[in-house]
Amino acid sequence: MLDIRNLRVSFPDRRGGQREVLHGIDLSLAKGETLGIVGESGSGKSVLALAVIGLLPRTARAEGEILLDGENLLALPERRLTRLRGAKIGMIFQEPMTALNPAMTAGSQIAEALRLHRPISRAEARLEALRLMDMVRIRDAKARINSYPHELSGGERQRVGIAIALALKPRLLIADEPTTALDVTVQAEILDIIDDLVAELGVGLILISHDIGVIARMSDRVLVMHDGEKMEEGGTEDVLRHPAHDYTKTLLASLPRRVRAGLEGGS
Ligand SMILES: Nc1ncnc2c1ncn2[C@@H]1O[C@H](COP(=O)(O)OP(=O)(O)OP(=O)(O)O)[C@@H](O)[C@H]1O
Repeated sequence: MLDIRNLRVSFPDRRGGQREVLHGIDLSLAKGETLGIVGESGSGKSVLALAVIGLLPRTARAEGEILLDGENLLALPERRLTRLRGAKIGMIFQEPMTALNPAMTAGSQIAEALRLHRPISRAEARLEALRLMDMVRIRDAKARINSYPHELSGGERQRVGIAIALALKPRLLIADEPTTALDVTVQAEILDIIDDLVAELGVGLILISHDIGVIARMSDRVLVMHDGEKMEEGGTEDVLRHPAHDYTKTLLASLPRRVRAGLEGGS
């Protein structure tokens, strides 16, 4: 479904040159599969996600190919990309408060996402928003639909973010550190929701995290990044049990011993 070939991204540097931050990444993702991308801060995880969804800053230069269902996103005109982005790719951001519009109720934001791509009536959009809010397990959705983001808890806001990402039944979902900003107890609930929805809807998921524990729990395959390069890629269990690269070993070693033992035991 998604095939990335030799993706290079660079930004202008202060001396008038270019600084390359992704040095030729290859990856592929099948329908319904979850690929975890792990790597330390600055390794290029977010730049990779933004390139796929077409939201790199204008100053960025991207080369290579990002093929979604055979269509190269890097070669598409802006308008076509905007349409495709909403229809085929959903994005879940790290900080739901900044991703949501503070001046609009949860329900209207979900409804707006729906109406942007499909000609449906206000009443239909509201009903569909309610259904999506139930799907992401927002308790008492009928009341919450009229709440503004600041009236919701962090976990509820992230659920609204997931509902928006799913509004258009995307083929591919990208979640960039979706639980980093949340309380640990809420983190597990949000991961469960994402996991269940991905299985139920058969969407492909790219899950970005600096937390190898989160990746281990959620991903079929894992890609380890360091300094804009792919260090290794493989089945999650294989990579965790037999890390090929020193950097992956360091990542694993940074986990508490008990967590590490659990991962290496394959649980
Ligand atoms: N708009 C930008 N302009 C210039 N350089 C940028 C820009 N965005 C990112 N970079 C650079 O690209 C590199 C990769 O950054 P990126 O945000 O992808 O890392 P990351 O792995 O997602 O880190 P984190 O886990 O901290 O979010 C970094 O060196 C960063 O400084």
